[in-house]
Amino acid sequence: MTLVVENLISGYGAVPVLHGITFRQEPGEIVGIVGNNGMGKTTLLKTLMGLLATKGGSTSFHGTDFANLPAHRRSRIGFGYVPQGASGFPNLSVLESLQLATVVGPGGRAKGIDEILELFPELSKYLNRSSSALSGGERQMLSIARAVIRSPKLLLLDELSEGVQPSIVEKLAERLVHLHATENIGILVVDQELGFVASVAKRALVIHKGRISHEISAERLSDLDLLGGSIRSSSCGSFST
Ligand SMILES: Nc1ncnc2c1ncn2[C@@H]1O[C@H](COP(=O)(O)OP(=O)(O)OP(=O)(O)O)[C@@H](O)[C@H]1O
Repeated sequence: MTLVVENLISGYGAVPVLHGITFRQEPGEIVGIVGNNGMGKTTLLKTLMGLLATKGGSTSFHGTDFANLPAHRRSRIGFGYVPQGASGFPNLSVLESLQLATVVGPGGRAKGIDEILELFPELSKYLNRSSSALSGGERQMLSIARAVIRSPKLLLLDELSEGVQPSIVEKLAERLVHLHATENIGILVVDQELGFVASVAKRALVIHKGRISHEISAERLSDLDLLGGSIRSSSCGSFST
């Protein structure tokens, strides 16, 4: 299912943040969104999920215009979302958290717990542990599993690697690649950790001051200089839709 974003404008109250974002993501594709702090990555995902209002432009998924759909309807059209710093339900066990995610509205379909544990075998070890007693990486694994239970067509992931040790970030990347291969899920991955983005996506879009400045291949991501408040890349092509 193709995601088409054209000239998307959004922000917080009267404060504009996205000034006209345009890109296209093909069905089952993994695309990275990278950029310096405060450039609008999280704002983009929140707007796509309906947590922030679209103030201009258009967004469609598999031909359905979703700009005016409320957030809960966006999961019905196939969006799954793991927000930055997702903490889940600290008072529930891992199993209870998964079970809660299987409760879907009319017409929705949830995977069974066995099916989800096949995709995320490491969670089997922690089923009875309180979610608050998980490490950062284990918590992220749980958050992804909870989103995947609803069989999304497109997963939006915000800063999964934040605060997670490098060896576990590698495991998260492996899990996403496996998920993509077995379930054919499209993934839009926002992350500051460029190595993580390069290990899951073939291409990334660079966001700068609320606009996509250019596109870069995964191989070239290590050339990207995100330091000093500016984005410079000597060797990537310009962005086109
Ligand atoms: N709730 C809010 N109210 C007003 N402005 C906000 C709010 N949240 C974020 N902003 C501003 O919107 C701009 C974009 O923020 P956003 O969180 O989208 O950036 P980001 O690229 O995801 O950055 P980071 O990598 O630091 O998470 C920033 O200038 C930020 O200060």
